[in-house]
Amino acid sequence: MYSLDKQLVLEDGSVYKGYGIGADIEMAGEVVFNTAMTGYQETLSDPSYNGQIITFTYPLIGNYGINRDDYETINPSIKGIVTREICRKPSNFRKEFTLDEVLKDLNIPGISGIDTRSLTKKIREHGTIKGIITGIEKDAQKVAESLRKNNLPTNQIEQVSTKKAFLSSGLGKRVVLIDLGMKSGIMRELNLRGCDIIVMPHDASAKEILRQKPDGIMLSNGPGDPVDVPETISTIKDLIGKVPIFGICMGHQLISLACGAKTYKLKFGHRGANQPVKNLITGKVDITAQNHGYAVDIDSLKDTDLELTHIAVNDGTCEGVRHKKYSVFSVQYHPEASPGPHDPNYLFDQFIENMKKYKY
Ligand SMILES: NC(=O)CC[C@H](N)C(=O)O
Repeated sequence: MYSLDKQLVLEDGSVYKGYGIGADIEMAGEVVFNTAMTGYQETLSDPSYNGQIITFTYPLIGNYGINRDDYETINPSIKGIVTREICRKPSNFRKEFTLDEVLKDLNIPGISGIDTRSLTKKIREHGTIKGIITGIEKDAQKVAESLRKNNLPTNQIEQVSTKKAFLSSGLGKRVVLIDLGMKSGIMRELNLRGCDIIVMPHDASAKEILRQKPDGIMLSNGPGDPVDVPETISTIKDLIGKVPIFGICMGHQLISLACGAKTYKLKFGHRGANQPVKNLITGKVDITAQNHGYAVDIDSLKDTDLELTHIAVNDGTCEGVRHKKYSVFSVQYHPEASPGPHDPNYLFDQFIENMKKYKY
């Protein structure tokens, strides 16, 4: 019924032929893979995937459709999806649209019928790689050549952060949430705990932030390389020691950089919903949701006021730090889950406790 009409071309010249889904347009991005078995709606709408083409390793995607409630942002900005098989007739009581309809609406292309196992092996061996979803009639080697020449954008946080501050009122602790491309799950967790939230843009100054008299500051997740936002790093330097701070993912990387640690790019990143993380303080292992391509260099922590609190069980990389003097802690994984297990959800309670406890 469907004919091969699209190809995924990688910068090394490999070609994967498949069937187009979603928008009939050409888009290039960094090709990454996510190993979660469910949660494709939350994943494709997570702003940390801005500019990336997501390969879903789970072989059937779209089988429960898309609903109005599970978006992490209503403006997803991924560059495409790659699947083994797409379900065109989903069946679920929450289903409102098909994945194909929504991708068309959002102007995001996709390709199905791909051997995602072989593609994932390639990414694991080669490391994250640039790719493009394009028409099958294009000369793949010329496409690969132009991919190699083009650099990916470095202003990704600017693309997804709010332009203006806004409020989500509550009767509890006042939190300034710095939006680096935040998932709505972070706001949901703060709302659930009654917080009075002021969401501020990534380039808000320390003075503007402190003028809100926050009880605490949260730094969200976000796309791209953390070293691309030096202005946010220097703002964080000015905020440390003034009020309790909690950072998630990009927030964690920026706190670490602000304290003098270093970050580096992982070969193929951690993206999935069952990544084990060991809490070095309690000895407990949490199963966590993750989506990151960069990590904090554990060796570089020795020259800082930060201590290592969590490590990834799979590869021993840094998954969390805390400040030795001030109420500042951060994790590389996603305690707000969506999608994923809720094991580390208690970290939001810890942040609330920190805000209650600390008087500066
Ligand atoms: N989810 C995130 O915040 C990811 C942070 C950063 N963009 C990385 O890939 O490591």
